[in-house]
Amino acid sequence: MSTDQQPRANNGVFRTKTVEQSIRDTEEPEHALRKSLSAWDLTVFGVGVIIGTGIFVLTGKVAKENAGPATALAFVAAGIVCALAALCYAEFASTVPVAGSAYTFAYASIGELPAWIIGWDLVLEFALGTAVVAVGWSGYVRSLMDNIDWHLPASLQGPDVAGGTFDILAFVLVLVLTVVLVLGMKLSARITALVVAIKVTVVMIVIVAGLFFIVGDNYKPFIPPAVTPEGGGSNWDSPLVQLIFGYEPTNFGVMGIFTAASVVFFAFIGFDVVATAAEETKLPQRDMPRGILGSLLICTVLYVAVALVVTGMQHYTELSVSAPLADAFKAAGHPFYAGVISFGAAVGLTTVCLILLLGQTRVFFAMSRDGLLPRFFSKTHPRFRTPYRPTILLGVIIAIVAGFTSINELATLVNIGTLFAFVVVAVGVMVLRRTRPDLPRAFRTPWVPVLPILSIAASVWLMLNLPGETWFRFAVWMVIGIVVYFLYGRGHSRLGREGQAAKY
Ligand SMILES: NC(=[NH2+])NCCC[C@H](N)C(=O)O
Repeated sequence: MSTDQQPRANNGVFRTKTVEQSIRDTEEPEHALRKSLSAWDLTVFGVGVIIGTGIFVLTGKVAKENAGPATALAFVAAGIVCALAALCYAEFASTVPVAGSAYTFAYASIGELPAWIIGWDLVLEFALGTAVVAVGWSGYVRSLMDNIDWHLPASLQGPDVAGGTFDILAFVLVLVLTVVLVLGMKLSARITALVVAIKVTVVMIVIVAGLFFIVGDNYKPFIPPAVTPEGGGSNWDSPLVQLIFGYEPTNFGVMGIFTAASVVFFAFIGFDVVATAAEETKLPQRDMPRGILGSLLICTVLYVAVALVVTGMQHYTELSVSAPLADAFKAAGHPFYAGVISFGAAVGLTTVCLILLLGQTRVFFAMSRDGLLPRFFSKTHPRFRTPYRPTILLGVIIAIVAGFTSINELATLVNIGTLFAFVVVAVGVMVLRRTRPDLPRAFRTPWVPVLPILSIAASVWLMLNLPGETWFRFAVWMVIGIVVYFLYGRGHSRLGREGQAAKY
């Protein structure tokens, strides 16, 4: 390989892979992906991965525990944070149209170690994201089973249910999907479109049918006054800001809206996944920004509406935490609607789960293509031609985690990981304008550096509203990642080896 295009390749941990080099890698025939997606495909794909457990489950949980009717405001706040980040993602996806999302982008702009950190972070985001969605799915399946008076023993309903310990449904779902991926069964574009249609229809039913059951009194008070949680005192489940500034920990009130925003943020994650499809897009320069911003906008409008309707249908203190949208209709005396909603949610969440599991193999693929993870992980199955090794390994781990962990713990960890990726991408956009002003940018983030800086501040603010415990778990995961990099990736990196070879 020639060395002319590698002015900054060196052997430090900040060695960068040039944008040209990243694109060239994707053009090697044995690694190339087909370019077939349009802006519309991306928007459908985006809405398909975005609408999931966040709106179907977490809405009930945060309304009940953190924000009451003001949950709608929490969705607005989280949506704003995402819109800022989306503008940065749109620039990078249109400048570096390569698989691997924030990982690839960081590799081209900031350097290998930051890229690795982001890749490692994305693995967390996707793996635990799968687990959260599986747990959410299980709640709706149980609500559906309730309708036909069929009940699982409490102990098999998962840790979110009183008396539960193991979520058998979530566990089985992840294992089944793992087998599907190993066998290489693909979601055809038609099925995906159908599922997205079902999901959006169900959300519309909630909004439109729900309007008739709104009781004005349920909105009073719109922002419930702050209360100290049982047990009081500062503890690790309190938001980090409260721990740092030594406030008395509280739920509800204005701070409660931010706590809620940092949780429902989960509902918006996915537009960044759209960016991972850049390499498969026909006209990424034009269509990436359209797909990313379009799907985000559609979801924000739907979410705010759902939050307003659901907190209007039932007093927030009464909402169900495992299947709030369906259960609100049950409470209103309409089990038929409840059944339709549970059915739609169950179908819709299955594909989100599948896409996330699949997305994870893409990130692994990009990292192992670069030599930062062992080639072992990119060996495909001789018959099914799928990366079966990481699929099985991770599938089993995720199934177990989904079975034993509560949805809140999982979701907040996904959120902190994703917000962290947002910060890195915003930094990357600014760095690349400095170092590579010459690159063609079909979409330019407006007001650089003001907007990326605002995006960083907003993301950090939501991160600070996550519990101290979440920060601790995230730190542990990151430390493990850094150790793996220095023990393995640094020495095996393809970029590093090429840099070495070029010297002699
Ligand atoms: N990249 C991710 N971790 N996505 C998780 C899926 C989140 C999706 N918005 C949901 O509400 O279910």
